[in-house]
Amino acid sequence: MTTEDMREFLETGVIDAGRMRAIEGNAVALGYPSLLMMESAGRAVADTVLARGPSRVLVLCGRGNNGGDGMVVARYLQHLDAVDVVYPDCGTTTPSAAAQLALLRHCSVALHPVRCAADVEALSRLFEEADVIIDAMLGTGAAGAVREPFVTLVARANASGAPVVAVDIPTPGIRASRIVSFHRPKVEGAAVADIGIPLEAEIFTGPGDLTLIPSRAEGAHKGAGGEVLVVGGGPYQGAPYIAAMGALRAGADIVRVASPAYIPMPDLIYERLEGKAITVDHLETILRLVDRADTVVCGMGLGKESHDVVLAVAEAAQKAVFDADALALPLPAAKETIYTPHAGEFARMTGAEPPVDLTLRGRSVKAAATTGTILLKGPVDVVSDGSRVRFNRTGTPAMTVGGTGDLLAGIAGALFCHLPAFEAASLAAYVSGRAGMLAAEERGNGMLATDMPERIPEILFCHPAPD
Ligand SMILES: NC(=O)C1=CN([C@@H]2O[C@H](COP(=O)(O)OP(=O)(O)OC[C@H]3O[C@@H](n4cnc5c(N)ncnc54)[C@H](O)[C@@H]3O)[C@@H](O)[C@H]2O)[C@@H](O)CC1
Ligand SMILES: [K+]
Repeated sequence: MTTEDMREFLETGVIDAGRMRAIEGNAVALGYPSLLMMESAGRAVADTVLARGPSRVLVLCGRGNNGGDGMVVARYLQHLDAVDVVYPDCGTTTPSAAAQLALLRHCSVALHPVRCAADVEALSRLFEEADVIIDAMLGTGAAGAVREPFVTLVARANASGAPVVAVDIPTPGIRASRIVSFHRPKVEGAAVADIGIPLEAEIFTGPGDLTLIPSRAEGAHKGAGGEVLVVGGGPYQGAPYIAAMGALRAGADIVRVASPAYIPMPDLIYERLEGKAITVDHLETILRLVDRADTVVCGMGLGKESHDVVLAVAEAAQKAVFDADALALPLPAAKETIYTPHAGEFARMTGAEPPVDLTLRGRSVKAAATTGTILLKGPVDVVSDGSRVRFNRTGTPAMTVGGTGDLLAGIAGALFCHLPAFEAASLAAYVSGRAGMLAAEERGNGMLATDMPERIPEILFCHPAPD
C-alpha cells in the first residue's frame, strides 16, 4: 500500500498540544527518535536566528523538551561572538533535554544555571546586551500559572527590548516577535518549520494516540471510568456480552447489558428484558437505563425487527455507538454518534459498496459521515467525522472470527465516555487491532474474540510514558 497520494488527508491549521504529542508519539513508533526530532527542530530555529545576523544571543531554556530544543539552537549558534544559555537548575528534566545539556557542556557557550528570581536578576547584563533572545522555556507541556524562575525570566526578556524568537509556542506572558512552530502551528501567526515527521504518523493511528486518554485522578469515585449500556441480543445471544467485556476492559467502570438473553458474567450488570427479542414493550426500561449511561452501545445480535427501539434509543442518548443491525435506514443518530459498519453494512447505510482503493475509500467514508463519525472496518479501518479522516492498520486475518466487531463497538463505547467521537473511534480501531494481534500471537487462527478482552489493558493502560 502506498501513501504518496494520501496527502489530502493531512489536516491543516492550528493544532493543540495533545494532538501534537500524539503525532510525535506515532513518529517515534515509526522509527523517528525523539532526539532526532529535537535536532531537526532546534536546527530550524537556529537557521531563523542566524538569518538575522546577530552576534550575541541569549537562550532561555526550560527543563522539558522545549528547553532541549533551545539547547540544540545554542549548539548551532556556538560560533557567534557570545551565546549564553540560562536554564533552571532544579526540578526533573526529560532524557532528551538532559542529553542536550550534557552535549552543550562541550560547546563554546556560557551556561548559567538559575534557581530563583534573584539568580536571574544577577544576570541582567545578558538581557541588556543580547541582540536576540530565544524563548525555549515552556512549550506544549506548559500547565497552570507560570512559576519561578520563569516569571522573572519572562519579565526580564520583555523589558530588554531585544526581539524574542519563541520556540514552538511562546511561554505564557512573553512578547515574541517571531514564533517558530514545529510541524504545524500551535498558535495563530506562527511560522512553521517542517521537522520531517513521516506523513503516516499523522493520518494513521499509532501508539502516540494513546496519550489522548485522560489520566484518572487519584481518589476518583466509582463510575469515573464511565458507565456504558449495551443494548443488544435476541437472535444472537453472545454478541452484547462480548461488546460489554470490551467496554469493561477498555476502562469503563460500570457496564450494563440490556438483553433478552442472560449469559452469566459476574463483572457485568444484567438488565433482563422479557421475551426472545427486544421490542417497543421494553422501551420504558431501556430508556431509563439510557438516561443513566454515559454511552450506549447498540445493535449487536439485535435482529432486524427492533429498529424502532434503536431509533428511540438514538433520540434519548447523548452518546451512542451503533453497530450491526442498528446500521439500517433510517439511520439512528444520537447527539454524538459513532457508527461501526463493515463493508456490507456500509453499503446498506449509504447505498454503495466502499471502494477498495484506500484513498477513494477515505473520501467515501468522509462523504458518508454526515450524522456522526463512521468507523468502516476492514483490513485497513477508515474513520471519518466528515472533515477528518484517519486510517488504522492494526489487526490480523485471525480477527475474521465471529464477535470481533462486537468487541470493537464495546471498546469504542468505553473510550467515548472520555474522548470525542472521532478520537474514540480511531483509538478503538487501533486498540482492538492490537488486542487481536496479541491474541493471535498465542493462538493463531484458533483465536476467539473472547481471547481479546484480556489483552486490552496492557495496550491501553500499561504503555510507557512518552519521553
Ligand atoms: N516530544 C517530541 O518528540 C518533540 C518535542 N519537541 C518540543 O518539546 C516540547 C514539549 O516538551 P515537553 O512535553 O517536555 O514540555 P515543555 O518543555 O513544554 O514543558 C515541560 C516542563 O515545563 C515544566 N512546566 C510546565 N508548566 C509549567 C509552569 N506553569 N511553570 C513552570 N514550569 C512548568 C514542567 O515541569 C516540565 O519540566 C514542544 O513544545 C517542542 O518544543 C520538539 O523537540 C520536537 C520533538
Ligand atoms: K517556548
